[in-house]
Amino acid sequence: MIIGVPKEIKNNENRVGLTPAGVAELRKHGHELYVQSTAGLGSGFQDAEYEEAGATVLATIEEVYAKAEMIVKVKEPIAQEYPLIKENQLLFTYFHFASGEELTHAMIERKAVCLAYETVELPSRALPLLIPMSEVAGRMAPQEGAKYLEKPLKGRGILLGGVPGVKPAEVLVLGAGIVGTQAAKIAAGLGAQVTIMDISLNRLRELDDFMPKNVVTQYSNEYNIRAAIKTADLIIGAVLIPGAKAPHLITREMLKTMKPGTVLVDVAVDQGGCIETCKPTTHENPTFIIDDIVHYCVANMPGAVPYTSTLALTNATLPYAVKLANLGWQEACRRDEALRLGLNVVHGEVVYKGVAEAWNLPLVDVQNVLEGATV
Ligand SMILES: NC(=O)C1=CN([C@@H]2O[C@H](COP(=O)(O)OP(=O)(O)OC[C@H]3O[C@@H](n4cnc5c(N)ncnc54)[C@H](O)[C@@H]3O)[C@@H](O)[C@H]2O)C=CC1
Ligand SMILES: CC(=O)C(=O)O
Ligand SMILES: [Mg+2]
Repeated sequence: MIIGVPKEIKNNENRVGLTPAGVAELRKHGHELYVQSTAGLGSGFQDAEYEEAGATVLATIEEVYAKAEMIVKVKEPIAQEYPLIKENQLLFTYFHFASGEELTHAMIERKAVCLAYETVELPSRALPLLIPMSEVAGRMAPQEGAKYLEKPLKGRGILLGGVPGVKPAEVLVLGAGIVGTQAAKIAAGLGAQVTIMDISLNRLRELDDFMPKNVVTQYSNEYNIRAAIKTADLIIGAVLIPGAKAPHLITREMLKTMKPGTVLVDVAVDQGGCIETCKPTTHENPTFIIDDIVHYCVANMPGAVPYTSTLALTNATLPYAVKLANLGWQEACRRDEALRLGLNVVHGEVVYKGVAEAWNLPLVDVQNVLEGATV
């Protein structure tokens, strides 16, 4: 298969879809690789390393899209990439369609095959291609929160860990999955008093067994959330309903009950956010303020630590990329149910329920596109 790796063009996105090691692995399986010049630079990989691994380096993004049967990247295509996408081209990347109406329509119109990292799902319900970036974003969330709690950055001016004789900050984590667990662990390590909420009692039981004493678990419901946000200094949004829009657990009206200078880090922003007032921001301009509450809603948090994130992401994606390249997307998706669940939009049809529901579009059974597929 002919595989292309374009340079990411989202704001401050320094990750890349394949490392030189990934290129070498795909070459070993007989595939042809085209990498856009400087695509790996932000993650520490020079063009020459890709060439040594067996890729051809191309000067422009147009050439990469024009050559490739499969594009392997990190973030969703940006508007300027839409016209480059060809009918039947396989795009293997994050999409987060449920928070991108324009993107959804653009991919329908391009008749591409969109296999979304974030909805590839194992029978255990784990999301193997989201986990590594959720680990990164979860660990970053208290770090970013601590920063924006500083007074010059418009926060309350409280140190997460306190000092001897002064109480630590209170951190509330909504969602106890990958992001939430990592966030709670790091916030606790910094000395904060942490409450973590989820609707899964089993998950809360597990956390209760291994979290340090300064992390308490609480069932997630509106009553408990309303009480907890009144005293929290930092709130981290980490809920997910796979492939669907996130539920709004904190509404605009609830902001008024919080302390001025409270910081909200809504990691779930890429699925629309679990805080009603959250709108996607960029690393260049990460925060905005509503009702004296600092909102941090960067949709590609791991992009800021590409030396860690690119390796973590490609460790997980590469085996799937190899499978897709060796078998073609149709056969790979027929054989591997986890990959099949990654199919979101195929040849102009929406095949993922959460996306169809988000934008009120007809849902086509994924089996139909697999049976009907001739390429
Ligand atoms: N902004 C960014 O750069 C990044 C964002 N993310 C996003 O972070 C979000 C969380 O991802 P993961 O932790 O991997 O998901 P996960 O599936 O591991 O965890 C989500 C948790 O939310 C819980 N949940 C669902 N409804 C809830 C409710 N009403 N109250 C409390 N908990 C509830 C679920 O039970 C589950 O434990 C996703 O939207 C993901 O896309 C992930 C990585 C980077
Ligand atoms: C998961 C995701 O959206 C990211 O890593 O940017
Ligand atoms: Mg995201």
